[in-house]
Amino acid sequence: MTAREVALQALVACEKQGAWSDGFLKKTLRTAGLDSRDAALATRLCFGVLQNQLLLDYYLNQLSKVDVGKMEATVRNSLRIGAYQVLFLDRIPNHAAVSESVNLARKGSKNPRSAGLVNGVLRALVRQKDQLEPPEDPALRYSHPKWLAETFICRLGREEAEQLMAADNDEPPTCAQVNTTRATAEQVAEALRNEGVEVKFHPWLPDCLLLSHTGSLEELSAFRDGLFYIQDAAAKLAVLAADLRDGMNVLDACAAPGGKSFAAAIAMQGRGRVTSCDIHPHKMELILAGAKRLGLDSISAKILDAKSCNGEFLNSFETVIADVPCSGLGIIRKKPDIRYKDPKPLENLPRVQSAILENVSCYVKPGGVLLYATCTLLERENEDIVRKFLDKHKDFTLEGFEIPGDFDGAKDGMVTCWPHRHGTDGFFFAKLRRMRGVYEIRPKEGFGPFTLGMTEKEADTARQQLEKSEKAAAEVGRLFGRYGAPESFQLEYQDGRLSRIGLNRASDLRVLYQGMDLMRTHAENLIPILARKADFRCDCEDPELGSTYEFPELGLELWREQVYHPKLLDRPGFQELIQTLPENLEYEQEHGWCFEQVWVQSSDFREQYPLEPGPAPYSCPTRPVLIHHEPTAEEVDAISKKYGLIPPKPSGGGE
Ligand SMILES: C[S@@+](CC[C@H](N)C(=O)[O-])C[C@H]1O[C@@H](n2cnc3c(N)ncnc32)[C@H](O)[C@@H]1O
Repeated sequence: MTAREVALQALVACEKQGAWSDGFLKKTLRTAGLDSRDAALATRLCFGVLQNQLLLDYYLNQLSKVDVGKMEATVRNSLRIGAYQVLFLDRIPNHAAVSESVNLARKGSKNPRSAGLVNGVLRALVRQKDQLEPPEDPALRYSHPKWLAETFICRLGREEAEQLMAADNDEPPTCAQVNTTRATAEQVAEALRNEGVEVKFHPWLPDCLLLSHTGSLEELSAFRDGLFYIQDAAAKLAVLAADLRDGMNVLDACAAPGGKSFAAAIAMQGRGRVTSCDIHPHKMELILAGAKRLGLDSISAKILDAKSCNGEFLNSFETVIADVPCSGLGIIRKKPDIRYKDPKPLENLPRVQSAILENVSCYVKPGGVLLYATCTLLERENEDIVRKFLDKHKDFTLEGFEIPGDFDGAKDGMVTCWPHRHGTDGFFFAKLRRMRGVYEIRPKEGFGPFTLGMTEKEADTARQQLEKSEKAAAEVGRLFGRYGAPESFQLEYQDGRLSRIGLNRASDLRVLYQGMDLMRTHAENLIPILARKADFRCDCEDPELGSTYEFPELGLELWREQVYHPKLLDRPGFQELIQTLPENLEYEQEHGWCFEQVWVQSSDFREQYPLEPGPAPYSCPTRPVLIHHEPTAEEVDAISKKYGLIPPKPSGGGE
């Protein structure tokens, strides 16, 4: 078979059988016996046509009397292969491009007139190519179906969407992730260079090498020796966000072919356990063969449907990775034909993704991490799934993370990687922390297992019950690098009866009041909402800049160590503070934007120690500006969305 015949066969198979270009091409190349130059040409022709298919058809239709869409698949694709060479490949002479395509049509079509048609259209293309005007419509220009181009434009604006679609048609880098259980990045780079591979270190991702001139990867001894595996930088980042540590028990719920499992096992340097599950039995071998090649004995594989509950896994893993099946529209660079798939069946994916996330969330130990990931850029499969999940599951919250590279959203726990911005695949991941405790405050009564007025003995009994689960949580916390006993309730007594119940902020605790997270909602959003429920007093003349807030009718008190409010950015004193040391801003925000302690207390406490409003910080004239208006439904909704909360139910009357 010739290179062009291989390309034609792959293109026709993509159209007719819905085969994946990369998989089918690799398989055909293996049997076709082409040398490396011809194999590269076949690949370029197949990918080049798919990357530019709509644009090629647009030009061909201007020159052909027969609509390209109505031609026999072999003839259509012979024409596209020829047109691609004429328009995009400088090194192939036009006459060769034309005559080779005529041969393809002659051999492949039953219609004796096909060869003549291909000859006529391609010769016209050669004559007129310099006069052809590129289409205005970006969907045609970058060969993306209209619905997808519109989705990208809607999200990014036209200019940036065009950059994304252009990047989708670029060649992706070959990223090798170093198996650091076997060798360092430098050692692997040297081994590869000795085999004639061109190697660069990834500009921002450690232990990642960018390869070119590899030939067949499988034949490299560095590959056979398990020194690396192939994985895009974005997919590796997702695993890094989970912050895996030695000794963890990790579940990869949708694991095949195993990339995230390998990254997880390597991140733990083999000192942990990874259970890699997939629904398809035939894919087990991919995971096992990869793990064996890389020498990662900590990986075991299991056939399992991530949508249905496996009792043995309940509350069992410090980290669960849900790299769910998705539309794959972030990896168009690697699978150029994925964009042409029928969009209708894709609409069902969010249902499957939600079902998987819902089910595997039960496998996370309290205090552990649930990582949701996709290789798509559609919000309905990404942010929307996560938000819907968080609305329903008060025991999970987004958690920020640190990763290499410059990614918006990392601090808030959700990242989208973009081919045109980051040079990675299009990828999405969100890190969710399962809370060790979620406590809804009972106004004037208590929270958690404690009730105001309890005797010390009763409170002790309640605490002992709690300590059992705290012990297990401490173990999970230890694995995540949080040493010591988890923060627990602070109890204060008056006349032998419980009079104050307090809790400190912790990454795995949540205190709610009517669905609002009292220690994760920014104070400037939280206070106005609480103010519509009850009057408050605070320790500052400016009611937006208090450190302690008391809501006597609720028996509730909130405290923060520092005070941060966006309006402080205008104040000279605050400006001076952050200009002296820019890290100060982060510190003030960390310690002052949200409350750090919640107390439920009896009224006696503040009667004895009333709050005295002091001057506002940063030596500015005080101008109370807190508006005691009822937030509108839209305001409440916006805040709830921002923090992944269920909007508080409107309380019945009396307000
Ligand atoms: C995006 S891929 C996973 C890629 C893999 N994590 C990696 O990094 O190499 C999604 C995988 O989910 C599997 N899958 C689809 N539905 C599933 C289900 N209900 N339960 C478990 N696995 C499923 C598919 O077979 C596919 O291998």
